[in-house]
Amino acid sequence: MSTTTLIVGSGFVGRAVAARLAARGGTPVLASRTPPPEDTAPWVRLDATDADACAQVVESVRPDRLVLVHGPSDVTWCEADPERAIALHSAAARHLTAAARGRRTVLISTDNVFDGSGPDNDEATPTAPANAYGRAKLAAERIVGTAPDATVLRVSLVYGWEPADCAKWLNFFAACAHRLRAGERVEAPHDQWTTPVLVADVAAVTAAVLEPGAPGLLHLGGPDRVSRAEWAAAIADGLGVPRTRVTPVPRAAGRYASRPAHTCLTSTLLDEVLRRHGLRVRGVAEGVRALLEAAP
Ligand SMILES: NC(=O)C1=CN([C@@H]2O[C@H](COP(=O)(O)OP(=O)(O)OC[C@H]3O[C@@H](n4cnc5c(N)ncnc54)[C@H](OP(=O)(O)O)[C@@H]3O)[C@@H](O)[C@H]2O)C=CC1
Ligand SMILES: Cc1cn([C@H]2C[C@H](O)[C@@H](COP(=O)(O)OP(=O)(O)O[C@H]3O[C@@H](C)C(=O)[C@@H](O)[C@H]3O)O2)c(=O)[nH]c1=O
Repeated sequence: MSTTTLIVGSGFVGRAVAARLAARGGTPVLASRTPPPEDTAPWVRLDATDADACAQVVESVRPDRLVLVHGPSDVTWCEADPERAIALHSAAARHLTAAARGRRTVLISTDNVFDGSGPDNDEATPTAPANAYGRAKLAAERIVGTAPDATVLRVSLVYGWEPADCAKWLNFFAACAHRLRAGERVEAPHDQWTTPVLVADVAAVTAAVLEPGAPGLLHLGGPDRVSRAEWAAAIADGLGVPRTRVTPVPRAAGRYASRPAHTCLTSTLLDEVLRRHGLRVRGVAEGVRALLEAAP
């Protein structure tokens, strides 16, 4: 019988997880406050900060397991109202953990739980969030981590196509690719380092850790450690536009001041998970090639 997965958050990452599970014969159900723009999977309305609504949705969907991949995900928004960001993530984590009643749960968390002193962060690196978004996600991790069968999957900068006219803040790849294609210039920090991961690879690893036997905490970073300026240059290379269209700027000069400098994710556990499930995480050049072959 098909396994039903309730995916709370029907945004960029949530929809990719739904597509992966559906492609493998599963039954994903997306949940969020407003309907997703595409018809990826069945959808139910849910405000995860409402305890009764969480209980009712779990009662009606009857999922075998849950993926928590909801917002707020806008780092700048969280920084403007830190208490609200922390309260929203904490409430959702509490209500969904209670509603799950011991069902297997995967929380997608972030590299922003680290202070950025780096250079690399594995599962044993002490957390020390440098911004409100990181504090909010760490609060959620601590709540979900108390559940009997939960995995916290920390992911570094996710990338993939999102439409240029999408109402939300675009991921870095999509923002850069749309601008470079339109002949515009891109300014990107040379002092902000991450390990970007293709959204399809995030979805594949999420599906893998939904299976029994996954570690309770797992880091997922791509194999390449790049500054935003290098990342933008790799996107320019893929598009065949000159790298001179990318201007490296200091992180603190613009809206990136609340972003930690080094949030590269490394792992002592990921290789074993990938091996067990026959998966591979692509580097940025291969990821960009794959996206351009499937360009919208
Ligand atoms: N993108 C990235 O690079 C990374 C993302 N993550 C984590 O993954 C998660 C998703 O990221 P991403 O897909 O990029 O974000 P998006 O902003 O694309 O999607 C967020 C989704 O959450 C929903 N949502 C927000 N608030 C609530 C709520 N109260 N109840 C139910 N649903 C809600 C939104 O819909 P609506 O507003 O209609 O409810 C939307 O569907 C976030 O938790 C983020 O922390 C972690 C690491 C990296
Ligand atoms: C670098 C750069 C980005 N941008 C745009 C691209 C994008 O739409 C927006 C924010 O870019 P960032 O990718 O830096 O967003 P940021 O919010 O820092 O990214 C984070 O997202 C959260 C959810 C996470 O958990 C982190 O892992 C990380 O991926 O700013 C510019 O307009 N100009 C620029 O020079």
